[in-house]
Amino acid sequence: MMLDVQAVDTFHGETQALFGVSLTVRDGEVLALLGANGAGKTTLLRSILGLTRPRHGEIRFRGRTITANPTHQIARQGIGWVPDDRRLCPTLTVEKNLALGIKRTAFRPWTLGEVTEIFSALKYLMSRDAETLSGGEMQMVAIARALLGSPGLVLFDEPSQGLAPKIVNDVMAVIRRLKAEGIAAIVVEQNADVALSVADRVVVLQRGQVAWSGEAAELVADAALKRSLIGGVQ
Ligand SMILES: Nc1ncnc2c1ncn2[C@@H]1O[C@H](COP(=O)(O)OP(=O)(O)OP(=O)(O)O)[C@@H](O)[C@H]1O
Repeated sequence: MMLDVQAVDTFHGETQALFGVSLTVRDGEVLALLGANGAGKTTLLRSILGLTRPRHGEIRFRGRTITANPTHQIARQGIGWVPDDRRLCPTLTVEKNLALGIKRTAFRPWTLGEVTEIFSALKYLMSRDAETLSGGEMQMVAIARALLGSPGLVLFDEPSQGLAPKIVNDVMAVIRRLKAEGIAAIVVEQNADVALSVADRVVVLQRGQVAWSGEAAELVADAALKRSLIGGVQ
């Protein structure tokens, strides 16, 4: 098992955002995490990363409890993050931003050459300051940076947000490629169809609780179920 989240309660101050959330991600599996605005998707990713610590519950990564670990240690164990706001250092070049992401973990390391082979445009952007990039280019850098951290699991927060359809397809192709390499992913998406195009399994959050979990194919095949769970999302 790559990731095991058990009965997590997470609060923002006194406001509870997650109520007993449990989910698992198997090795090399893509899990779509769906739900309306405010359902708790980002809070769950932040809980896994140790950025917003759960008050109760347990999170295990490859069998080891990481619930109380500092974020840098969680990253070093092999959990990568592609945040919704990309979080690049705006006044540093693309090359420097990527260099900051390089880490060694127990998982397969990625070289800059391999990453630029996936995102060929990166080669021409290396000396640009990150703040001058388009949204799609920033997303490319954010994903490339996550790969250079040698992850076994990548948490994608709204990877399609603000991107042209062609770029969204490219990003989904990258997630499929990672999966083919045995890298697992959690994909948080407002656009359920985009997430369902790459996901093996789905967890739907509603008001901080798991409302449904199951195979992606089941949700794709059952339009009424899909509408009832995530109809209002798209
Ligand atoms: N920093 C914060 N302080 C207080 N409340 C917060 C904070 N961040 C999130 N919340 C609240 O926690 C709940 C879950 O928010 P979260 O951002 O996890 O939802 P989400 O499913 O990712 O939503 P969206 O799709 O809109 O990004 C919401 O009610 C939100 O208002």
